[in-house]
Amino acid sequence: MSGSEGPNRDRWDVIVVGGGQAGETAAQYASQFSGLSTVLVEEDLIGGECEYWACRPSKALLLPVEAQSQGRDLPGVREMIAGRSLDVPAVLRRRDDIAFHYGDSQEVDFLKANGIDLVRGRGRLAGERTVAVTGSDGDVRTLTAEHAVVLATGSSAYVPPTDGLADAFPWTSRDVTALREVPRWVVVIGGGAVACESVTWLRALGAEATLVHRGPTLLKTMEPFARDFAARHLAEAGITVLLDTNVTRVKRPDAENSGVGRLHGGPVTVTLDNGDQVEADELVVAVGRRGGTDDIGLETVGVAAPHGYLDVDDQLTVVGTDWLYATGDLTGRALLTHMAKYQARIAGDAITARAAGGSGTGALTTAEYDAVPQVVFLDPPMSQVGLTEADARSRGIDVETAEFDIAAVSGAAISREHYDGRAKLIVNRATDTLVGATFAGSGTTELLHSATIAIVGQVPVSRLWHAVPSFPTVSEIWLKLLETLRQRRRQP
Ligand SMILES: Cc1cc2nc3c(=O)[nH]c(=O)nc-3n(C[C@H](O)[C@H](O)[C@H](O)COP(=O)(O)OP(=O)(O)OC[C@H]3O[C@@H](n4cnc5c(N)ncnc54)[C@H](O)[C@@H]3O)c2cc1C
Ligand SMILES: NC(=O)c1ccc[n+]([C@@H]2O[C@H](COP(=O)([O-])OP(=O)(O)OC[C@H]3O[C@@H](n4cnc5c(N)ncnc54)[C@H](O)[C@@H]3O)[C@@H](O)[C@H]2O)c1
Repeated sequence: MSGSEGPNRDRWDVIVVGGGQAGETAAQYASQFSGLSTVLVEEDLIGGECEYWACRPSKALLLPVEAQSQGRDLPGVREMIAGRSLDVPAVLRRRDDIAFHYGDSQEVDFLKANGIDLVRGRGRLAGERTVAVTGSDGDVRTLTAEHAVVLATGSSAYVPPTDGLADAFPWTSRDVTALREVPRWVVVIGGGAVACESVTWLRALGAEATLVHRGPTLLKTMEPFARDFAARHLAEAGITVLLDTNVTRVKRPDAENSGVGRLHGGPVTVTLDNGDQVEADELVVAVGRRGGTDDIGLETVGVAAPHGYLDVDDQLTVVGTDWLYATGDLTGRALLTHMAKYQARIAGDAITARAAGGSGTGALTTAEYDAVPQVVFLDPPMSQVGLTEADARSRGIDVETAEFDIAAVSGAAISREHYDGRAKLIVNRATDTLVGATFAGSGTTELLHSATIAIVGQVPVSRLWHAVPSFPTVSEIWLKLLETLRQRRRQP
């Protein structure tokens, strides 16, 4: 049966609040093969941040940067593009295509095709298994769930209480991904993936860019060599990277909330804790996220979110309840689309199993976080899965590592003239299995999943020896890493 929009009913088996990647997937998995009726409640565009203001548009803005730099490093192409810069309007048009022109008809079609009903409006818990939805006209309707309510209200950009910052209407992740105007001078505050990725495309689109980060290194959850790799390449792209630097004050006399992706008024002056001042046309704040726990009625069911996120168990059940689930960014566990969808698949399947009288705690309905993969789409890109060496050691794992320069691999050296890249494996000596891997360098992003499979499958290094990488591809880095381990093991 196909789903419908705004149906005239008030009871479903499952209610999902929040229609981002987590909510859509939870609704799909709860209903797809179970016969359970499901309704999705969404106050904005179905698809969430990922589709319109995060992953998809940001990658559409970044891939031309990487393609251009690859071309500049490849004789034959280099001469063809010499002296030319990116075609900004064409890049933004493609970004708009990838962001579905900020419309959600394709997602509504997906819901309908999967038998999921849709109610537009702001959802709020109003007691056990009950959700009150306020529509854009102010009307409130009350929905009741037979089995479960899933909260998937995601996250939004955090704007810290720095003097003058909020009053300057800084760009957040929404503006910088949906940009309509390229600032001539921009300051980006932050040192995580949003800051590093966005400063990369802003620079490539023509901005003079300064990145200000309070910590000593960028991307602090990555291996130290990868952090240095990122900082080096940002600097080589002409970005001024200021580490160990705090913003103490922001001044923008003509601040104006002129719309998403437009310059938010006149020039802005950013004062740093060393007394220096930086002038810019725009300021981007990218210092993390806030969980979507505000005003969703948690108090009506006795649930607290003291850290801004919801505590869940391995089936994504909210701790202290047996009918309320949370998935995606709202759990604060791993703020990534693929992890949001993974959690949602587990929650959906657990709900289905429990509605049929089962425990919902089987192998397929228990979330694991030992092999969380992440690609940071810089130029060149970097990716990591599982534990860093430091994480593994802090967990008491007897660690063996292998590192290798990817430029030594034929596939890499052929792919561009001045290849720069490095890879590292973290092995648990006791089990002879991989617990972590990091790759940095062009052409490495698609390698990450091989490492994820090796970790999740607990494949012994002795078996990996028989997984022969093709010549001449970048994947031959696996062979170099395994040879490094082999050589070390043979040394007396
Ligand atoms: C710039 C940027 C780039 C990123 N790039 C990547 C990437 O390349 N790869 C990756 O894996 N991750 C990336 N991420 C992270 C990724 O975007 C998030 O992890 C993902 O969007 C989380 O999905 P979600 O469904 O949990 O939340 P959201 O996408 O935040 O969706 C929540 C939905 O709930 C709705 N909602 C909220 N409250 C209510 C309410 N009370 N009633 C009704 N509806 C409500 C919202 O309107 C929204 O549609 C990026 C993030 C940013 C900011
Ligand atoms: N390619 C990808 O997978 C991708 C891309 C973008 C974002 N994301 C995810 O989205 C989430 C949000 O990313 P993010 O970069 O906004 O957050 P983040 O938490 O990864 O990084 C925020 C940085 O800002 C710093 N910071 C925090 N508070 C600050 C303050 N008051 N003043 C100055 N600096 C401060 C932190 O030390 C940290 O280094 C992350 O989980 C990230 O992994 C993923």
